[in-house]
Amino acid sequence: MSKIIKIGTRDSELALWQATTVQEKLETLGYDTTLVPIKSTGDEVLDKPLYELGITGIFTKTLDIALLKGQIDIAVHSMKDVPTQLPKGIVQVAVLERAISHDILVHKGAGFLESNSPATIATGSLRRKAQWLHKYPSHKVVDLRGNVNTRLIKLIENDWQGAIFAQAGLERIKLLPKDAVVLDWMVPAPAQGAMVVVAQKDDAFSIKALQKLNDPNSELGTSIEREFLRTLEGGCTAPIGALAQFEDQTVHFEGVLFSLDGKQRLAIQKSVPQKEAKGLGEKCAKEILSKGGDKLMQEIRNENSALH
Ligand SMILES: NCc1[nH]cc(CCC(=O)O)c1CC(=O)O
Repeated sequence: MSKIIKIGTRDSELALWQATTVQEKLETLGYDTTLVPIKSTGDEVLDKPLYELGITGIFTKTLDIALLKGQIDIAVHSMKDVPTQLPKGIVQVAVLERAISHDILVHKGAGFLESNSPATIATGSLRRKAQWLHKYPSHKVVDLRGNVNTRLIKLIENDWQGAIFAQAGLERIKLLPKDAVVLDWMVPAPAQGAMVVVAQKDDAFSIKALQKLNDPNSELGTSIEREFLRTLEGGCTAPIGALAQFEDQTVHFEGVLFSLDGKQRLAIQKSVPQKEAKGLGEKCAKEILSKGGDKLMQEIRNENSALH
């Protein structure tokens, strides 16, 4: 095929792995491609917690701009890093078959989980922090930023008992320690473990190529989770988890909203036939909002803006 599809990606090891996976799939289909690694603001600013930067989409913004300028034809993202509202002119084309969505604890000995001794856990995620403190109120949670590799090194260098990662990310770059503890009680980020490919809305050639990479179940599950997030958050970052899982023709959905300190927890669980799944995320979010989520989101907005 005549056109070469320029695949934009962040330049972390994980992002490059993900982009290469998309590249291989496109090449197998007979398309010519080239990788264009781009440094993103999210990777450069390492000294501030993400939520303090006050913008969503910090990891995706640089690639969005390159896409809109035509420097790249498509962009590959970890779907959980993509804001629920895509920029004008950019469309989601393919959600690849999703990997495991759980979070995982990397540690230096997991005995502290059973004992009552004090412990310090590192994570930059409000969602992980709130859920950890909810379960282990006597622990301390410290901020940890940077790409997966940087975070692993910081864990080794610091006097922390453990740090929390997405299992999928560590597996992809083959850095998952054998003794890591799967946190199956922690509700993952909406779309965690999923890769999404976006293109310009008028680029029929790239869109046609990418459509063949889409996995319908992964697309449906992540869309329910992101709809839950979109309905709750209204543009602010909050400790929100969501997971849609498929069993036969049924979708099991679980969504949670925590206070920043992890003390308050609002949760919802619903199972519906897959063909009735449309609107499930929004419906569950609205139930959370009416059960006190409205007030909790307002408190989170106030606390977040006090930090800026
Ligand atoms: N926020 C960074 C990020 N974005 C996607 C992944 C992992 C892969 C995935 O969830 O798809 C990670 C690392 C992590 O959370 O440990």
